[in-house]
This record gives sequence, C-alpha cells and structure tokens, in this order.
Amino acid sequence: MTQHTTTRDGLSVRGVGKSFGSGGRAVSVLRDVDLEIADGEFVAVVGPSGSGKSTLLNAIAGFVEPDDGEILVNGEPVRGPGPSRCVVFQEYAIFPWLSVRKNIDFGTRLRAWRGSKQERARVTARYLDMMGLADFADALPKTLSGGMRQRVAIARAYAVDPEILLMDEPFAALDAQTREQMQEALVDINQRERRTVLFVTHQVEEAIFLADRVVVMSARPATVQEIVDVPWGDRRTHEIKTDPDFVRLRRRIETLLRSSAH
Ligand SMILES: Nc1ncnc2c1ncn2[C@@H]1O[C@H](COP(=O)(O)OP(=O)(O)OP(=O)(O)O)[C@@H](O)[C@H]1O
Repeated sequence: MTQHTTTRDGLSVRGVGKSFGSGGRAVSVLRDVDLEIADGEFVAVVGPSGSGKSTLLNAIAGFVEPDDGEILVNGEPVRGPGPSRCVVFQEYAIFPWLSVRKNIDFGTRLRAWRGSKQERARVTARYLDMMGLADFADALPKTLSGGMRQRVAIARAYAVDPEILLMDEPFAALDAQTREQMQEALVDINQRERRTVLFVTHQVEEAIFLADRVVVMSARPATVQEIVDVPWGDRRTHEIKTDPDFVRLRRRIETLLRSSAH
C-alpha cells in the first residue's frame, strides 16, 4: 500500500481493490472503492448479495489486506487489526463464560483505562442501563435470547470506545420484531454516545432508519455506485418508516440496487 500524509478525523478508504485467488481463478471483489466517513458519522453500506460488503468491512478491520489503495483511520494507515476498530458480527461474539456485566467490563479494560475501579464499574453500569441489560447483569450469555446477546455485544463495543465501530449484519439472525427493537436500541445508544459507525446490511429499510448516509455498492467487483444522504437527523422512530419521504428514499435505493445487480 502507498503511504499517505493527510491527517483527517474519521475513516478514509482510497482506491481500494481486492481479489481472491490467483491466475484464471482470481475473483475481483472490490475495485477502486473510495469512501470518506467523518468522525461521528453513521454510514450504512448496502449492495447486491456477494458483492463484497463484508470484504470491505474486513479490510477496514484489518482482517483482509487490500491489493490496491489505502485505508486510513484518523490519518493512520490500517496495517492489521488494532484497537482503533471494533467489529460487531452477526454471530454473538461475546464470551460465553463471562456474565453480561463482565463481558461489558472487558470492553472498558480494552481501552487504555486511566480511571479508578469504581469509575470503571460506573461506566459498565451505564452501558448495562443504556442497552436495557441491568436486570441481566449477572446472567451468563447462554441464558439470554439472541437479541439480548447482541445487546451485550453492542454495549461492549461502545464500552471499548474505538475510533470506528464496524457492524457486519449484526441483526440478520434476529426475528423481525427483535430486529426493530435492536434498531431502536442502537439509535438510542448512538444518539447518546455519538460514534463513527460503518454498518453493513441487506435491508435498505434498516440502512435508512439507522444511518446519516447510505453507501450503495455495485455488483462484484464492487465499487461505490452512489452515496445517498438521509435527511432526518435524530428524528428516528419506527413511525418514520411509513413517512412518504422514507418510502421514496427506500424505493430509490432499491431501484439502484436492482439496476446494479446482474
Ligand atoms: N477469504 C476469501 N477467500 C476467497 N473468496 C472470498 C473470501 N472472502 C470473500 N470471498 C468472496 O468474495 C465475494 C464477496 O464476498 P463478501 O462476503 O464480501 O460479500 P457480501 O456483499 O458481504 O455478501 P453477502 O451480501 O452475501 O453477505 C464472494 O464471492 C466471496 O465468496
């Protein structure tokens, strides 16, 4: 990857390309992907199935090394996984042997914590409360529903306080009703603790409901087809999903996706 000297808050993805395999079997997955996400912005990524959304997220996380281009977090090139980025996966990536409280407390341990033990306990209690987990603080993950486990994963990710939160279809395994509750919980925590978030989803409705901007990827090799602004700021309750402006935006993005899938 080429070196870059620009320093800027947030995430810069510049000219990123990635292929898997070699020779005649090489599959080009990402091509010339450019994306700038400002500090504190919530950006959703949608695209046809198999287009490379997870590959882009994994490249930003540092799990996948791009062949071309560069990725910068606050001006620092990404060279592998690191504490500036924290990933929330579809599967519940929380420690099964730790209680809910200890899982979240682990998040506060991961940051370069300078406060006292009592302060750390207060921070953990705040995240337990924010994600509606206070009554389950001493429970083990196996005793919780899928939605509650994802609440723990999200609370822990916010407690880690990385520069960027990367969420890869975190609600895909949940039933429709739980998914809506989780969307609201995420809106709520993010309105209180504004973070830089990149959120990959299949659902256009979810993307518009959560994000400040929606990045529409093309079919493979994926590139950024269009970036759509979502104009309703913090006005995000489920009623908005039936608002004519919401429906219009959803249809527009769905049409873009249909036109790019081949
Ligand atoms: N490590 C890998 N080795 C080989 N091929 C891979 C690897 N990771 C991803 N791919 C391929 O890259 C393509 C894009 O995959 P990716 O998971 O990034 O797409 P996606 O848009 O997130 O898919 P979906 O919408 O189905 O979740 C797929 O064809 C996949 O098989």
